[in-house]
Amino acid sequence: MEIQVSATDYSASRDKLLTLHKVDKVFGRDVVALQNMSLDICEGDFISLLGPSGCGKSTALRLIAGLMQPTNGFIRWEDGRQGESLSVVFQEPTLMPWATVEKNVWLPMRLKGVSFAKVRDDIREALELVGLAGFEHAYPRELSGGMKMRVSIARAMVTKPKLVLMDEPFAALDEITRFKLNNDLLQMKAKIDCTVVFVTHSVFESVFLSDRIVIMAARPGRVMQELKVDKPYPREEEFRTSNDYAAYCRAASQALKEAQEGPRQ
Ligand SMILES: Nc1ncnc2c1ncn2[C@@H]1O[C@H](COP(=O)(O)OP(=O)(O)OP(=O)(O)O)[C@@H](O)[C@H]1O
Repeated sequence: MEIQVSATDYSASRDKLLTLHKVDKVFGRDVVALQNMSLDICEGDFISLLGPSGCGKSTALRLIAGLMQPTNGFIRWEDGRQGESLSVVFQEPTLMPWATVEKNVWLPMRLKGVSFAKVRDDIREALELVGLAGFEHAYPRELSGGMKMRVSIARAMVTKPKLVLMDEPFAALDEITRFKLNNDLLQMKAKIDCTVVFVTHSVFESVFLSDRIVIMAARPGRVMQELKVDKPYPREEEFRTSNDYAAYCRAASQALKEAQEGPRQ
């Protein structure tokens, strides 16, 4: 198996969704969170942003979400409709404790003025998709950490967004729950046919989930390399225990190490 690691990205074969062009983000006078970040995000991509703490992963995500603007460079949506079909999932599920599961999932529709009755079926479908059928009337306090995250993902997916941005959504979960959610996330992505940009510290998670791993380094935050995980979906448990998976994990770890320390002599 040939593993491709490159300084360029692998976007050529799909339609472009959006482009980051030479993006810098500077906080205050001298905190350079991102420097010269260019990336084409294409329809159907599962991109992981992988890198150490402080390399600007969350900043990149917030820029893509339109929550803040680049200091230099630009972000361009190909259809010109920035953020119209975009959802964000954060590390904390951020559920409303006073509302039931189904009312939590309703939130993005409710903010657009859509009545609960009108989207009840969509909400049921989203909850089914995340494996929470039957928990519609439960309250967040009655759920485990993994289930709360499932609600948060259902809330992100209920609008059937084109792009889902996920900022370390599984970092606080135990390993088994994390594996389960990784599997389920791939199924959900396939079902709603979206594009995902996923921030993680975990080499293992990035290899299992992504078809493109963007490796970043800190001080200043920048893209160092991109690794293509050339394994078709659906990916099942066998992939996790395969030699190919181990080889990809080694390649990603090595690329990450080089991003921090410079190339092997
Ligand atoms: N609002 C802000 N004001 C000032 N500095 C900020 C702000 N947001 C981020 N930074 C700084 O920008 C740099 C990149 O932060 P960012 O949170 O994007 O990194 P990260 O790779 O997501 O880190 P982590 O993995 O720890 O979440 C850090 O040095 C951080 O302290």
